[in-house]
Amino acid sequence: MTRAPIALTSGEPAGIGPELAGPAWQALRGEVPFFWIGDPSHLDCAYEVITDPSQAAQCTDLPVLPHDFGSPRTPGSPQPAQAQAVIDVIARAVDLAQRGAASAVCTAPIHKKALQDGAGFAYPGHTEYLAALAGQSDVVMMLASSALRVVPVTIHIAFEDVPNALTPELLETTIRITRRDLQNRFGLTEPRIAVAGLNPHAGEGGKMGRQEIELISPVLDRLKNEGMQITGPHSADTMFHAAARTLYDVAICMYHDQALIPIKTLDFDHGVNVTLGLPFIRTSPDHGTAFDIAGKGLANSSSTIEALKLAWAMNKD
Ligand SMILES: NC(=O)c1ccc[n+]([C@@H]2O[C@H](COP(=O)([O-])OP(=O)(O)OC[C@H]3O[C@@H](n4cnc5c(N)ncnc54)[C@H](O)[C@@H]3O)[C@@H](O)[C@H]2O)c1
Ligand SMILES: N[C@H](C(=O)O)[C@H](O)COP(=O)(O)O
Repeated sequence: MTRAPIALTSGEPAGIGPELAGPAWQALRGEVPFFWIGDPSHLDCAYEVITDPSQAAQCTDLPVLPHDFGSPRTPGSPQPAQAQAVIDVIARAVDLAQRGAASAVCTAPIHKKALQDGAGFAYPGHTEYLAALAGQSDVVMMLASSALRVVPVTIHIAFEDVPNALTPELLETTIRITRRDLQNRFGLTEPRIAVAGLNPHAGEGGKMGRQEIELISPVLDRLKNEGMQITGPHSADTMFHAAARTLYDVAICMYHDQALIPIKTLDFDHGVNVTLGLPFIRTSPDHGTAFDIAGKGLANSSSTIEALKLAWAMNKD
């Protein structure tokens, strides 16, 4: 059976999202089928309007499922009146994926504050919104490139809230979802999982914090006893150098920046954000809305291209 194309969302039109679709189409045409959902007036590339995703395969130019945003794109300055359309496009892509009309969802960046201010968006990011749309309480954010895979256990929360949010249950669930999806979606028979500590030097034997002793190690011991290949808790500052990275398939980190700084430093242009634990495939470029370069023709589409390629590779159905 022919696989359905991937739905690529517009993202925040004041950001670089609409500039990424045309170059991605040029790079992937004939290799990775996808269509874009957004306002055609926001595009600066050739496109063909479709009324159903199944028509994407016949298109020469970027296939576009139109979504009216009501006004032109204003690069660098988000319009509160467009915020609801940004959200609705994501929900539309998810609906298509859940009905099998799209084989995966690839999202262009949103500006969380613009959506909160403009439409009362109640979620700190796509990850949490997609979980709600899918009715899933437990999903996992993973960023992946050929250099590294990382997973933050706590995601979009203030740094001061991390210690309280970090529970044995959350750590265990995150590791289980990560392992399962690396097996089922990435073809790793028994992924090697390295887990970071929370504190400097992984707590230095309790001298610099006790979460490693009281929370992280007991979870890891339990999962190791089940046969999982887990090491840690490791000092986060020394687990990302080149030799260390050869020892694991995924690094489980305790908070957002502990995970995302290494991968965005190593491979910003090719990093892909993947949501694990959803009933459908979702990927995204690793960068944000880049308001500073929006509308200037400077946006690099390589991360979006990698995100579309990975979504297609993950889709074995
Ligand atoms: N998937 C997403 O929706 C997503 C991901 C990350 C950040 N964001 C959001 O984006 C907004 C801005 O975040 P930020 O400023 O921290 O990060 P950013 O990635 O938007 O920008 C960081 C720097 O990298 C540059 N840059 C980013 N993408 C680029 C590209 N494709 N080509 C060339 N240069 C590029 C920007 O010009 C900027 O100088 C925030 O609201 C954040 O929450 C959204
Ligand atoms: N935390 C992500 C990053 O910094 O790249 C980003 O904000 C995207 O998150 P969502 O996919 O949940 O929107």
